[in-house]
Amino acid sequence: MKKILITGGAGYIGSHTAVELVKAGYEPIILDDFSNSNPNVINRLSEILGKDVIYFEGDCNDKEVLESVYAAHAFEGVIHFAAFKAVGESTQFPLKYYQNNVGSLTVLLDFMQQKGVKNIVFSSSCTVYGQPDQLPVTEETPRKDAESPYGNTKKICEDILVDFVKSKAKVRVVSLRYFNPVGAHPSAKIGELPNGTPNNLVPFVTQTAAGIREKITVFGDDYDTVDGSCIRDFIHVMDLANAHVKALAYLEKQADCFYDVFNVGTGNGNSVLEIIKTFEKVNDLKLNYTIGPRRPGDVVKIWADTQKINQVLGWYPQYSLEDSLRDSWNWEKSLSGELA
Ligand SMILES: NC(=O)c1ccc[n+]([C@@H]2O[C@H](COP(=O)([O-])OP(=O)(O)OC[C@H]3O[C@@H](n4cnc5c(N)ncnc54)[C@H](O)[C@@H]3O)[C@@H](O)[C@H]2O)c1
Ligand SMILES: O=c1ccn([C@@H]2O[C@H](COP(=O)(O)OP(=O)(O)O[C@H]3O[C@H](CO)[C@@H](O)[C@H](O)[C@H]3O)[C@@H](O)[C@H]2O)c(=O)[nH]1
Repeated sequence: MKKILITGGAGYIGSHTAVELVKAGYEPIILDDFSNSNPNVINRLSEILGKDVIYFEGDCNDKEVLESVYAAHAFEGVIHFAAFKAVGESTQFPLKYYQNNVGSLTVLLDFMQQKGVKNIVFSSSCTVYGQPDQLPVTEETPRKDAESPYGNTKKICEDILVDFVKSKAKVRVVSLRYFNPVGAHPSAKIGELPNGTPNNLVPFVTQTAAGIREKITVFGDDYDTVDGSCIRDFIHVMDLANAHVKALAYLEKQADCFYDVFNVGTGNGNSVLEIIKTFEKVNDLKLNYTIGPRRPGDVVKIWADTQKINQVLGWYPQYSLEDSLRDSWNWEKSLSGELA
């Protein structure tokens, strides 16, 4: 079985990707320092997969840690999820973000080169498009100046990967620009575990439905959109996870010194108010929400052009928005003291 290192594999997207990798016949090797995840995720993953999951607790910035993982499991590829991702925090502590998000990529690439590990899939973000001038955004849409140090780390990491490939390093790289991942594994055994008060829409919605938050505030209903609220491309995390498997298979067919980038979204934009209404409908409940002021720095509307990933990787989303919002709610309901 081909072994794939998943840095940050206990996190939200990494854990779901581990499931998809096993389904496709890979052996995921998880490396996580649990700085933003709970070690119990590993047990939950074992329950879903019906087998032990190989994992290491450690920092992927640490070469010695990478050495010991590699000595035990000579992996053939890497999916690099590990990063800090809180946009607001990144403006307060930019160095923490540059060190972990950018630093870890340089350490990993250096290590891969040393060991002759060729394939890497990198977690980028649609944040690199900023406030786009044209919709939907294609991979050719110009990137904009980042709105936050976090966003800048994604841009810089993409640039590092391009430069590394240009230097004739014997690697093959895919950057996946994720749109807005939502939902959870249909078993409700794994899902998103936000730290403290959620910044993102759907966790805030589910916590409000669960009574953890009194109400959700819609940040602005006076934008130039269908109902005045902002628009995003919400993608089920299992579909996003599957895109990594497709990206790995694609990389395996490429020659050395290869770089490519794909949007991973559904191709549909949904407004914040549509999310609230759809959530209420599929889960048959009422949400307490109010309209509040705009959130500074918000992108007004963005959704993906998915032709490239559809045609080149043969990837199409399998889950609907309704599935996503049902699975998010099932996950929230399943949260017990153990994982919360
Ligand atoms: N969730 C989103 O909306 C979104 C959107 C676009 C891009 N991304 C990117 O996708 C990746 C995964 O995001 P996620 O939502 O799963 O986040 P997450 O925080 O749930 O997962 C990241 C995991 O990495 C671990 N980690 C962080 N630094 C580490 C280090 N130095 N060594 C080892 N482990 C470390 C954390 O403990 C966590 O388990 C990140 O790179 C993120 O920036 C996320
Ligand atoms: O309580 C809330 C939370 C969010 N929103 C709105 O919901 C939309 C989506 O917000 P959010 O879930 O925070 O997603 P994004 O603003 O799209 O940012 C996320 O998604 C990007 C693309 O994946 C990543 O780059 C960012 O790091 C990540 O925070 C925005 O219009 C927000 O104003 C509300 O109205 N009320």
